[in-house]
Amino acid sequence: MSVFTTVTPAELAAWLKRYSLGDLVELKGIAAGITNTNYAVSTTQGKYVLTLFETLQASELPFYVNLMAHLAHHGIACAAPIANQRDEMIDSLCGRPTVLVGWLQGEPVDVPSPTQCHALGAMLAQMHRAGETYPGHMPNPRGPQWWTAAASELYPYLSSTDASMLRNEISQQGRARFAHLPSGVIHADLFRDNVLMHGDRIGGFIDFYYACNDILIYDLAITVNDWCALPDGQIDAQRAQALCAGYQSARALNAAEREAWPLMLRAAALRFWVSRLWDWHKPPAGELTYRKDPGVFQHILHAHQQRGDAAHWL
Ligand SMILES: Nc1ncnc2c1ncn2[C@@H]1O[C@H](COP(=O)(O)OP(=O)(O)OP(=O)(O)O)[C@@H](O)[C@H]1O
Ligand SMILES: N[C@@H](CCO)C(=O)O
Repeated sequence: MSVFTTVTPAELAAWLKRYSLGDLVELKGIAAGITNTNYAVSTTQGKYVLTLFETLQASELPFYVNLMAHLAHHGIACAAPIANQRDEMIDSLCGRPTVLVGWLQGEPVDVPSPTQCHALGAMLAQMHRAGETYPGHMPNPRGPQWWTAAASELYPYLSSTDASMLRNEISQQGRARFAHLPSGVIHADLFRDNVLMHGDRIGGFIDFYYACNDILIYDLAITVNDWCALPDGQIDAQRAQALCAGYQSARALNAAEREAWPLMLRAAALRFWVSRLWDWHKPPAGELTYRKDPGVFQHILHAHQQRGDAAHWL
């Protein structure tokens, strides 16, 4: 499913001569993933993942690729790009920009344990700290301006109850002031399918293509909402406490962050409710899109609203 561009073993064997990675042993398409073409590549020297980008242009890649290299250099468990003999981490093959990264052990988990959540929180905080010295800058393309504009086109598709819930949340978020909170480089999409778990250890973070500069606890909130949500939208307190404790084992939260946290959990739910509504009601013409249930994030948002400022696992 996720091989949109076919690469033959002969093409790859010739292309690999641009790298210092030995000779091709095996090339296998990776079925998971929905945006890009991914291959598992084994050579006489090791195992790698080759991504052929189907939508991003080569000129859009340096922020993400340099970030992954920076984080890996700082010991963060994440996909580390490999440079070719011209010292370039971005190359091309079959008319697509490419990046080759080291193979990470592990696979995504569906229902994480508190121990795994703790490890995740600690790695996320370490990633935020390692990001402090990253020189690149990327505004969040999915921030309040985006969700306000997107929602204005979505209201006609929604029931009046859902539309007013969306409108109210956007307006409450608009009145909040977050500019004083610590910010930096965030992953911004650290869902379970973007983390390979190797038992209780983090095999690695993948898929940095929503990474940007934004408020650090917004990243923690995105992560809690996906890793700790129960089917009814409530949050599993044990998992959430473990994730937040893991985070704080590597980066302590200040008073302003604690105060903003309940609203930040709602902002993180809102962002994915809107993007899923968008993909649901306004899929781009001619593109293969995979619609995920927007209701999941509406329920998570509703549960956060009901909880108000009550205990939030920090
Ligand atoms: N460095 C890696 N090591 C091992 N496996 C990897 C690595 N990178 C990706 N994978 C595997 O490839 C699969 C697809 O990757 P990914 O989710 O990045 O696909 P995508 O299509 O590029 O992105 P998305 O699905 O988020 O749009 C992952 O689920 C994982 O199993
Ligand atoms: N993680 C997102 C999709 C990619 O941004 C979601 O589940 O809606």
